[in-house]
This record gives sequence, C-alpha cells and structure tokens, in this order.
Amino acid sequence: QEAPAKPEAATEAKKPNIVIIGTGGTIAGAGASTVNTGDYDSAKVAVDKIIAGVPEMKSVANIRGEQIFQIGSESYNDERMLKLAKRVSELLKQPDVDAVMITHGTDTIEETSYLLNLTLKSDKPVVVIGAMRPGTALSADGPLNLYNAAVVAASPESKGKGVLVVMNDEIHSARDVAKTNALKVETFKSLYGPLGVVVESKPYYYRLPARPHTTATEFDIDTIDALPKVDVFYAHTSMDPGILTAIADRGGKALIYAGTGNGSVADYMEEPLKEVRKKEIVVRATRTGSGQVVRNGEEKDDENDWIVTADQTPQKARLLVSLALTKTQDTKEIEKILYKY
Ligand SMILES: NC(=O)CC[C@H](N)C(=O)O
Repeated sequence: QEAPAKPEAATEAKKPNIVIIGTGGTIAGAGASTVNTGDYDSAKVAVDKIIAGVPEMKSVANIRGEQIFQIGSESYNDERMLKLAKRVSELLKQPDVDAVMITHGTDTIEETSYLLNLTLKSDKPVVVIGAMRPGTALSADGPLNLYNAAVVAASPESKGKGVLVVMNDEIHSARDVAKTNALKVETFKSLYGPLGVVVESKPYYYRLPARPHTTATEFDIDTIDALPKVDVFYAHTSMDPGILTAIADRGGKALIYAGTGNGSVADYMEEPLKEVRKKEIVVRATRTGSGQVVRNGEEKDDENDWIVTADQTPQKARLLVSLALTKTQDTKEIEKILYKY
C-alpha cells in the first residue's frame, strides 16, 4: 500500500467518473427534529440533493446522480432488484463510467449487494452505501459514508474486488456483510472481518474475497429476466407444521428451512418437510447467523434428498439458490454452488 496522500492529491490526476444511483433508505430519510434518530421517514430526499450535501466528493471524482427508486429497502422484490442490477450493468459497460455507487436502505443492503456481487460482469468498482441516521439528525452518518464510498469507488485499488459495502469507515465484501443491529451506526459486520478501512480519504485493504464474484461467476444479470421463487421458513420452538406445508403450496421452486443450530429439524417437522420435498427443493440452513450446516449431520439429507447451505444466512442462501435454479434443478449441483460462492 502507498503512503497516505492528502485528499487534494487526487485532483492532480484525472478524476474518475462515478454515477450514484439513488434508491431511497435512511440515507435519503428525514425526521421531524434533529434528535429523531430512529423515528423518521426513509426515502424522502432525492439523490441529487444528497450529492449536493457532500461537495467534498468533487475532490475525488466527477459525480452524477440518477434516481431509480425512492423506497425503503424492506420493499425490494425480485423485480426491483433485477431492474437495479440491470441498470448498474448497463452503466458499467459505458466507457465514460468508471465506477457506480448505490445509495440504499440498510435493511436489505446485504441481499441486493450479494445479488450484484454474483451477477455483474465487470471489474469496475461498485459500492453500496446507506445510513443508520437520517440526514436531518444530529451526528448523521450518511454524509461521511457517502464521501468514504466515493473515495473507495474512485480508487484503482477497489477494482476486481467484487461489490463492496462501505459503512462506518469499513469496506465490506457483499458476500459476507450483514446488518447485525437494528439501530446502531456500527451495525454492518462481516463474519470474517471487513476487507479494509477508509482513513483520512484513503482506502486501506487488508484482505481479499476468496470466493468467486462478478466476472468469475456463472451468473450474468444481462441474461436473467426473472428469478425462480424461493421462500424461507424460520424455525423456532412450538412450530405449526401447517404453516410449513402451506408455504410449499405457493408455487415455490425451493424452500430454505432456517433451522435451529446446525440446521436441525424438529422431530414433528420431519414428515411435513418430507412432504414439502415432494413439491420443491428443500435446503437446510441455520438461523444462528453463521456456520456451515453439516450434510447428514443432524438430519438424513441423503435419504431425504435435502440440500445443506455452506455458511450463507437464510436470506443470502435464498438468493444464491434462486440463481442456481436458473442453471440447474439437480440438488447435488445446487449444493455445489452453495459451497462454491
Ligand atoms: N437505516 C435504514 O436505511 C433503514 C430504513 C429502511 N427501513 C430501509 O432499509 O430502507
């Protein structure tokens, strides 16, 4: 890594062109008073206004905004995610676009960025950011997150590292990042640690993603127009088997069973889950938030033709299984995909 440079140094070289796609979230939120940090409306402020609020970004890049949605990220569905991903792909193909940033609600940043990480075919930096406090709040975190994201997106060092999520001075891989707290500014964590940090207008990378992403995957967003329906069932004590089987009657192609512990299935849920397998693929995941699910460990996966996740959370497994289903219906192949990415 080079020695730290002053932010002004960047202006001496030709500045990169960055497009910031606005999608809503708290980074575009507004509260009634400066002390409203958790009580506010998200998705209110236009992306151009957000950009105008951080003129410091002009020293690192030529920036232009594009508003694609104005939504809370809890409202993403496949259609919206695909629309966003296809637009990012289009922009990355333009020779006059060097990097893309996306302002996004934090609730589902980990899902959208994971989909982008698995399906974009470009080495150019793609950086997703959000905020935990609206711009109207004391100590709003959005402006610095946005500036840091621009610093990361503008850096040649960020090329080829997959889709990045920059929050709270940290650079995370979209593969691993998860929102871990409902309110705190330091909510974004990666199980294996962030890839790097941003300090005084410079990114410092310490790790690289080991799993294939972007140009190295078999999934291309330009060829995907719909995603097979995959649902998640969340396990707990005293489950209602009827709810599980009702999910399987909704036309899904796979069900992620977010099991307790190592993806364990309650004795009274085994028969219902076997019934589900007659209609769709069954994937055992863990609701614990981390750890591999051991095949044939706590359950008879071979006998039941159930699949296990690698370390993906149920919501990330849902997306990856859905992408896998665009390629194959073979359960062994789908499990290989879970262990590959
Ligand atoms: N901090 C946030 O961005 C949460 C706001 C909103 N629920 C969203 O995800 O868009």
